[in-house]
Amino acid sequence: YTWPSPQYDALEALLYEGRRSDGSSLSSLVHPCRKRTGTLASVPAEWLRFAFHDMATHNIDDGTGGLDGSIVYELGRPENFGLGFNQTLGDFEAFPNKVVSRADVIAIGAIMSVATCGGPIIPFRGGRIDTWTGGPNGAPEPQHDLATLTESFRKQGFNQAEMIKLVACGHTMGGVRSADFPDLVPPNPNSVNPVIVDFDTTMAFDNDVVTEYLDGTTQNVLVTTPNRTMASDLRVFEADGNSTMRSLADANAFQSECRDILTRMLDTVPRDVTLTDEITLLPAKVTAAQLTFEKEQLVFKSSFRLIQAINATANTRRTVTMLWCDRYGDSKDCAGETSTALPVSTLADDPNVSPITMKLGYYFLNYHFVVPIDSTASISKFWFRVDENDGSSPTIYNNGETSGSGNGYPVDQDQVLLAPMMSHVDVVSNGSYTKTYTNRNGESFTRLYTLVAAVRDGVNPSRVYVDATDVAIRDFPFAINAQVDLKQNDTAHAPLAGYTFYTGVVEDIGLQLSVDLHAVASEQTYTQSFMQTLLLDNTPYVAPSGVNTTASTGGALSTIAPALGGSWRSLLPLVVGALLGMAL
Ligand code: HEM
Repeated sequence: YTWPSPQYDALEALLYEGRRSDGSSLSSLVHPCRKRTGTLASVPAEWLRFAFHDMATHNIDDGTGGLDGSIVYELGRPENFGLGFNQTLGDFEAFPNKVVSRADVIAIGAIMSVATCGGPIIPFRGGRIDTWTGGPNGAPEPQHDLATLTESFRKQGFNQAEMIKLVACGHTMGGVRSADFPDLVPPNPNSVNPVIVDFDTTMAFDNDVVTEYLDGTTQNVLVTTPNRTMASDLRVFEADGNSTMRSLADANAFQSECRDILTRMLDTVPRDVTLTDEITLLPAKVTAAQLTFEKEQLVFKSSFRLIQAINATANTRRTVTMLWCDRYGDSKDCAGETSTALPVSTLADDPNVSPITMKLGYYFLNYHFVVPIDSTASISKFWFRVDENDGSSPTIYNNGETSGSGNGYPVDQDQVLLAPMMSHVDVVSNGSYTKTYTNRNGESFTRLYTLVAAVRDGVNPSRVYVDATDVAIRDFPFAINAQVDLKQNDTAHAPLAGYTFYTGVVEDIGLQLSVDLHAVASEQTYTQSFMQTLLLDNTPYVAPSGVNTTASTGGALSTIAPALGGSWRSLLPLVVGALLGMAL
């Protein structure tokens, strides 16, 4: 892993921090092993079933289908029955973006579901590719006979023993609802909510579903129903004379067999999709690094994230320092001087941030930096020094190397820069803009993103434009891919610090717009890729700290600036709340 890697970075954050870059949390919808408000259904069970039904249309004979997000277009079918599916669709809606596919969100959701209820950690590989249409039928139904079920799983890529394991590992959570299968579970006429009969006596991801089946105490209606036609779990479980079920009677075997078979389930993708390597937890991670303008000032911002063992006390004396090199002038690439920002205080995440990270035994400590940048010197690369202040020598984090003079984290260009805090979004519902984007529920609202980009003097661009993408759209009727030109706008934003400002308006109806920003110059095109627009002028403002410079060749680095304090942590939830409030 070398920073930056937008896809790895975003997938890693969603899996291990459980949230998108503005703090909106996916994991908190499911963790800790939650029941849904209203129906009291198991959210993790709904999410796991959603993933299975998306995968179930895989056809091993021609390599089509699999975990590809097609489920969202297949919810009307008898095989994909039930409110749980629709509610799950709503849960996932806001999380896909240009580098995180809807199918990857479904896979991550399933992994969180299993882990938060006490199941194994299923390794996650990313890179699933979404389809934008429904596929053929394929999910098994309870009235199917054994031959049909066996053939259905064969087509998905699983033999008989694997079918038995997959069903047992799925049917350890959740149950059957009266609303969906009134013949199996009689409704309660006195309740608006469906009656749910769980597959086993616990909500947890454990092998009770197996042991209760084997000892004859099971409450699983797909086994016990007097209507033998609907007893699909009985047919499946006893297909090999119960031998596979007996092998799952050992609790540890159940966990490891389920990890393996669910890994295969989630990694079942169309033949032409290549998944990434496993997305592992980064022990030290740079996030939100950006050279930009805030309040008429060129600033460089970055956050640095370290893991902290839950069962150990965090070192309150630790200091983290950001260091960087100039891009131009006498000290170019730290030839003469290195700049430093003051060590910042520790801002800790809740250990519940993601069930995966919690199960691994960690939570996160974050260090946020904002420093002013003199545009004549600019910045070429940065890195971090972590000092425990306990007599041990500091650790340098230098993009893959922890000592010596590594490559640093690069600031790859300073020619064209998005300025989120100078940009803003208006939500309009007067219909005048909605000709372009009307969602399929007929709701006519549009978000107008007025984006501001700074272009460095000397670039003289023939064109400044964004490629705008949003895939987080209710019910996923289509993706928004728009190209919008930005025009020089000295009236709105006077030139400043060697930069001229360009503005343009992107229309969107989705929940997660990102842009690739380009400035086309005669020699080359400068690009800032995958710039997120989740906060814009709602970004909590933190005044830049002071800067100290030291001779690059040695000496203790003393510092002079005030720390940033806790303002980020206290502001972010408010901003996220405001954003979700306007998410219609
Ligand atoms: C023989 C194949 C299968 C059949 C016929 C089947 C059928 C069913 C039925 C009828 C329900 C009740 C749904 C409702 O009442 O809304 C259900 C629930 C569920 N199924 Fe399956 N299933 C099969 C395989 C699987 C597999 C392989 C998995 C995942 C690995 C899975 C995961 C689930 C989960 C988690 C639930 C509970 C959902 C909830 O409580 O909201 N199923 N299944």
